[in-house]
Amino acid sequence: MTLPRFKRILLKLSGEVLMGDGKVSIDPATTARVAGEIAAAQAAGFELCLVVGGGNIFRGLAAAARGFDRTSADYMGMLATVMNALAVQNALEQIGVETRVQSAIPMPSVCEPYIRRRAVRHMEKGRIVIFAAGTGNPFFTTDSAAALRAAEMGCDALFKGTSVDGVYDADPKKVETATRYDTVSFNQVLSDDLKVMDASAVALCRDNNIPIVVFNIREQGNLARVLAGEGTATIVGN
Ligand SMILES: Nc1ncnc2c1ncn2[C@@H]1O[C@H](COP(=O)(O)OP(=O)(O)OP(=O)(O)O)[C@@H](O)[C@H]1O
Ligand SMILES: O=c1ccn([C@@H]2O[C@H](COP(=O)(O)O)[C@@H](O)[C@H]2O)c(=O)[nH]1
Repeated sequence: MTLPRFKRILLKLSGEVLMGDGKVSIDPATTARVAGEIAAAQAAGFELCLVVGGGNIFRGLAAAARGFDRTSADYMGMLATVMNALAVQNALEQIGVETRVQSAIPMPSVCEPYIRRRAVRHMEKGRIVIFAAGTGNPFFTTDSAAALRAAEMGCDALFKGTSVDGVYDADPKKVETATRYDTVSFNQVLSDDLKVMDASAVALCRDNNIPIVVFNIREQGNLARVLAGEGTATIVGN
């Protein structure tokens, strides 16, 4: 895999990955392991900001399918991402990395509200900013929040750390013969309806020329490998 040179990166962390082997919603050892990899990436010279998903705790769409009101369920999902953001913040600060959590839904007793210029300033001071509560709007996901914040923060790329090692021509968890792409265009992801990320996130990255790198963050050491252009991943670009 040949990666262009990236400096400022938005890392979207899957909520589900924080579960580790799945016995608890937030597994401290897994969260600490991921935090260690993020700290190492920062030490290697990358400027990082994070969006954390909420799939380990609550997904609005799934809850709506079980009878919940969709908008209430989505707000619950956004609150779940705040819990995950605090868990990742805690793990990073335990190893001496300065962080700030900014929430798209203001909750000043818990963390800062999202203020773009303030987030930029934090990054200039070497802090890792963790964006919580998604976009603050129902009917979206944290993939869209990641694309939005990546554009706002002037990131060179969006890295989606998830539980699959790239984009396939079909969902690899459902289709055994699915084939992984090394590179694929935004338009193909959209026209083939490849569901690794939601369409609004893909379109926003396409329109702002922000490449998406999809990789498996469950595998130890993979963030560093992928950042070095060595690991297995798919680059989605124009
Ligand atoms: N064409 C495809 N290629 C790769 N993965 C796909 C594809 N279609 C569907 N998927 C699924 O997309 C999932 C990753 O995205 P998903 O939105 O479910 O999770 P996430 O964003 O990583 O995290 P979370 O919602 O837990 O925070 C994978 O688990 C995979 O099964
Ligand atoms: O902008 C957003 C972001 C998220 N949500 C809700 O939160 C959950 C959890 O996020 P995931 O991206 O699925 O991990 C999501 O299912 C939505 O219900 C939202 O409404 N708006």
